Amino acid sequence: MARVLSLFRPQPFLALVGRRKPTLCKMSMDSRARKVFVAAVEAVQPDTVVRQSIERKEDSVIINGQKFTLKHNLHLVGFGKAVLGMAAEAERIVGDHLVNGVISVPHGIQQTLKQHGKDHLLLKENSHIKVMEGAKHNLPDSDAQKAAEGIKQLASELTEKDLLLVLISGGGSALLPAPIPPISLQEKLDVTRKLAAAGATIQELNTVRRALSFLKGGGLAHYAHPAQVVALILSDVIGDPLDLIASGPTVRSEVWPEEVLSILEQYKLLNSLPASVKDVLGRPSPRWKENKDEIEKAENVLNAVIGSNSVALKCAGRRARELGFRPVVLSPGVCGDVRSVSRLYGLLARFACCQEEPPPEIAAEVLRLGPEVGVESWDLCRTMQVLDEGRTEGWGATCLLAGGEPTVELTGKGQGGRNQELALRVGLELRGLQLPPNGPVFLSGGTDGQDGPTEAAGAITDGGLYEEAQAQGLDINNFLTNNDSYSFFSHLSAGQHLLVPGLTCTNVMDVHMLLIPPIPINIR
Ligand SMILES: Nc1ncnc2c1ncn2[C@@H]1O[C@H](COP(=O)(O)OP(=O)(O)OP(=O)(O)O)[C@@H](O)[C@H]1O
Ligand SMILES: O=C(O)[C@H](O)CO
Repeated sequence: MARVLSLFRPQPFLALVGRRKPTLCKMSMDSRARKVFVAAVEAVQPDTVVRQSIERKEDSVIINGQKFTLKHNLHLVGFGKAVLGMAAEAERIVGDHLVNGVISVPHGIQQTLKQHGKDHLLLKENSHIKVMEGAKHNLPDSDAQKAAEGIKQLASELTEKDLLLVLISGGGSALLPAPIPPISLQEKLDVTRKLAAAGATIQELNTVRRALSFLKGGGLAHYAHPAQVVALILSDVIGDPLDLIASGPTVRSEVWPEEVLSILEQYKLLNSLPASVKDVLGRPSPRWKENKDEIEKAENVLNAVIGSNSVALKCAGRRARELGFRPVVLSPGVCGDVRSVSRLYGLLARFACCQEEPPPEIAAEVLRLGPEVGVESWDLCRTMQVLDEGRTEGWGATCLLAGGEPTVELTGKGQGGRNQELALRVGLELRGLQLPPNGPVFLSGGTDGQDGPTEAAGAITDGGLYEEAQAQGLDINNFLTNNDSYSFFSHLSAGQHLLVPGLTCTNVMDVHMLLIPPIPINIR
């Protein structure tokens, strides 16, 4: 591996001109980590991403380089947790041409936004957009089904003169339930709930949802035909796959019953499948009768991802630079078990903090872990190169950023979330890396501000975590065995390690951050 890295290593010009003295920043590593996280979340605020994606020019708009003429022909639908704020901004930009609209948003969201003083994310008082709240606890219910019917109705009435703006964000699947008869809402809910509980991935879950729904998998675009459809999408899925985010209502996708049945079989759900679901899966595809013209005119649909984990990481990197760090983005697609993910960050920290040439075993182990955690070898090598330069050439402090959605195998009954559990595990990995005056710091936070069923988004840890816990009589391993990371951090130092940003109004999965301090010259 040392050989692999040396291929990428540029000439150590700083070594020739003398080491640059790292800029000392008075702010603690902890507070700088929090500021970088805030920047990541701000970059993907629903109003911000819509504002950046719609350019208004007199009676037309330009989206993704395409021009659409406005002639009081604009209709708007939306579904997802961040959609209210997206709609409020769209209304500000193109409201004068808006005929009507329906959005399906989480139960209680208007009240919550008002309470938090987020009035800029609410619609105007006399808005043409009807707000329908539903899907309590992120589960499809009859309120969400009524909203889905309203959206289907609106789309079905459009003509070729119309423009339909579709706003989509995470949580959209539960907010747009339209089960194909004879499947009932309850039956569909049972199937998806059992799949989720059995550990199905979002890819598997939404492949099944698409097969059982009228509106998912391109159904909404079908009902809107022949109108022009423009979908603005805030992605909460790794890789930003258009057909899977909120189950892709504007992305025509074929349903293969064999694929759906094999997913159900894999999670041992075939025997308990309701007759209605078997009936629908036994029907020939497609689910609706498409005409030739519709198939040929797929260009009537524009799908644009306007916010994602990558966007959040890019802005976080910019903020990190302002705060005195050299940023490096590892990947926006970190997944896999939190144990492997924590091991990876522990190894990268060790690699960065070596006082001499890092032993080749570290890089080899990093590369071995890559496929388990969804990170390409190329990205690992590129990142290690930056860390190596930071170490050898006096670049000062480094901020490693990554994002994604790791998983936790739940064995205990405690309170926690994947971000807090990851931060706890990385804290243990960093043990012994307390370089003077600060050691590396790790932050993991959910951009939606809520990690699992807790009020925290995540936590911040460092190499002193184990000793700190011991001094306060907290047995880390007990908390870990019981998946009780939230209780652990709540007790530890009066909750100081918790990251509690409150309601963020957005969701582009999680942000991970490893802050490496400048390695003091006297110990190099
Ligand atoms: N006690 C716990 N400890 C660790 N992880 C937990 C615990 N309880 C739940 N989780 C994890 O939290 C995740 C669900 O939390 P959360 O609601 O934040 O998920 P999400 O995927 O971000 O949802 P959404 O995208 O709909 O907001 C699951 O991955 C689950 O395994
Ligand atoms: O709504 C959904 O399907 C998930 O949030 C993924 O987009």
